[in-house]
Amino acid sequence: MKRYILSIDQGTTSTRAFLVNQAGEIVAKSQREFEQFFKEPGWVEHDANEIWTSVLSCMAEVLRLGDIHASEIETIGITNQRETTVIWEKDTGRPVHKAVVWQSRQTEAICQDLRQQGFGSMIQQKTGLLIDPYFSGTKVKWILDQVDPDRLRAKQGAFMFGTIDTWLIYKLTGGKVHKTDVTNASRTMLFNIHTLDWDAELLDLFGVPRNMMPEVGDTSGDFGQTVSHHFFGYTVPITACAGDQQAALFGQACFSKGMVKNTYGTGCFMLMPTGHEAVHSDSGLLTTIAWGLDGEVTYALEGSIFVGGSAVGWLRDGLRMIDETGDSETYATRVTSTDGVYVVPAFVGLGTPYWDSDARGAMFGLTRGTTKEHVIRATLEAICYQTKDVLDTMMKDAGVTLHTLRVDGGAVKNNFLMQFQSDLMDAPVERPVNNETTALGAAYLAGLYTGFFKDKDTIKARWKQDKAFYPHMETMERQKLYHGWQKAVEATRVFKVEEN
Ligand SMILES: Nc1ncnc2c1ncn2[C@@H]1O[C@H](COP(=O)(O)OP(=O)(O)O)[C@@H](O)[C@H]1O
Ligand SMILES: O=P(O)(O)OC[C@H](O)CO
Repeated sequence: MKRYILSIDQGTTSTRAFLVNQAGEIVAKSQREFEQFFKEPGWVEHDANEIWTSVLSCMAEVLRLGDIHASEIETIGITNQRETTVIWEKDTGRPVHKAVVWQSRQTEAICQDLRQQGFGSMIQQKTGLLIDPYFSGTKVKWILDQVDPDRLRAKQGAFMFGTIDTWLIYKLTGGKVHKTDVTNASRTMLFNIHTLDWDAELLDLFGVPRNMMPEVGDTSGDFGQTVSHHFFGYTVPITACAGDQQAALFGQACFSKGMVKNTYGTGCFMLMPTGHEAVHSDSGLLTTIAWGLDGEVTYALEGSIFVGGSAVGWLRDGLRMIDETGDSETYATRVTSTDGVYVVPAFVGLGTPYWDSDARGAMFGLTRGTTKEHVIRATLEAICYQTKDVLDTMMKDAGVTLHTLRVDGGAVKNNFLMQFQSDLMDAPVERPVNNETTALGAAYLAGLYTGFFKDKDTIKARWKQDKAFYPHMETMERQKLYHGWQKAVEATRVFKVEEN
């Protein structure tokens, strides 16, 4: 009997596989970390073959841990770190270069050139994205420039391009399927989010022949079948493929405007569906695709905060103020306020709504009475202030009021963080029982296609609250604190990184 969905979550630092049952519960989980390559300052690369083998071993281990036979798997859902770019040879299946990761900044010069030539508004209009090394387009150009500068081999059809989902689907199906979904395509800067096709003008601008590009389908759909030798003698269908932040939005059952999810991981990613209309933002939000279901696309607005939970890692590893990230809560609650201290953790610049890549971190309001408790509390509060910056922008651009903020990611265990977030936004914050919303989202999307899950209402009913945090702060206090943050950000941005 088919009792489980295998959900594969291929993330930036680790690969994870989960078995999900019909009640939407995770019954087994396996995880593998893999190597990060930092060849030059600011570069981040992965070995696509190592990612592939990490997926194979997680799949095998999760079946063993769950004591489950492969014949019990109904279908597979794949979710992945987005934008990370792989190019491989059509003939051999061998990657031609290391995968260039979404965080990698090696295409900054290409981006600057594009900005200077005035392509910003055309690119934003077509793709919903802002020119930044974050997205795949300049990464594809950069890899091709290294291995085939004249595009002689590329034009003859020697290469295939894919984000991580496409690479894994290609490998799992024994090279038979070269396909992605609309959520992943919408992060490439080569995909027109209105016509839902690769854009000829953009392909031309980035020097990418169309023959390299995968087919694009619905998020919940047919992505082929695994070849049996990868799956213990069984062929299993793959019926979902989704970028990880979109999968988390789905896993949180945020299906309508006003329902927002924020993931507090290394960085923070906030998404809200906006329905069948793409909402344009002039304030630094990205317009992206939330999912494609039954031939229809739902759009989303997205805000990105580059430094979220990793600021707490900095307190632990950089400042050595705490031994464990969880200690941040204990220290933060030993004081009743930061006593006017603000930390602006712009370690790699500022994302939404500022998009200021030259800004660097700063601390304000120090006195002789400042203690490490104040600094720790101010660092946690900074995650919430940045979230408020993004949320306010999103509500304004979408013309809605917040209905629900659902949270997930490693840092949501921190009750102080969640309470301050609620106080600052003057709105409830809902934390689910199951924090693995990305894996759940991919399982739900895969199961909707095969009928394992009936419809979106069934999925809504599966969402269970662990704890809700309600606002207690006085309006005057909230306004005063937030005004201080705005002044701190403004002052931070005056101090620019020196050009070498
Ligand atoms: N109790 C905590 N309080 C604050 N931050 C935390 C806590 N536990 C973990 N974190 C932060 O959460 C992040 C890990 O979350 P995770 O969702 O696993 O991240 P990612 O998926 O980006 O690797 C780390 O940056 C860590 O510093
Ligand atoms: O792998 P994560 O969870 O760090 O997510 C990465 C995002 O998809 C980047 O856009």
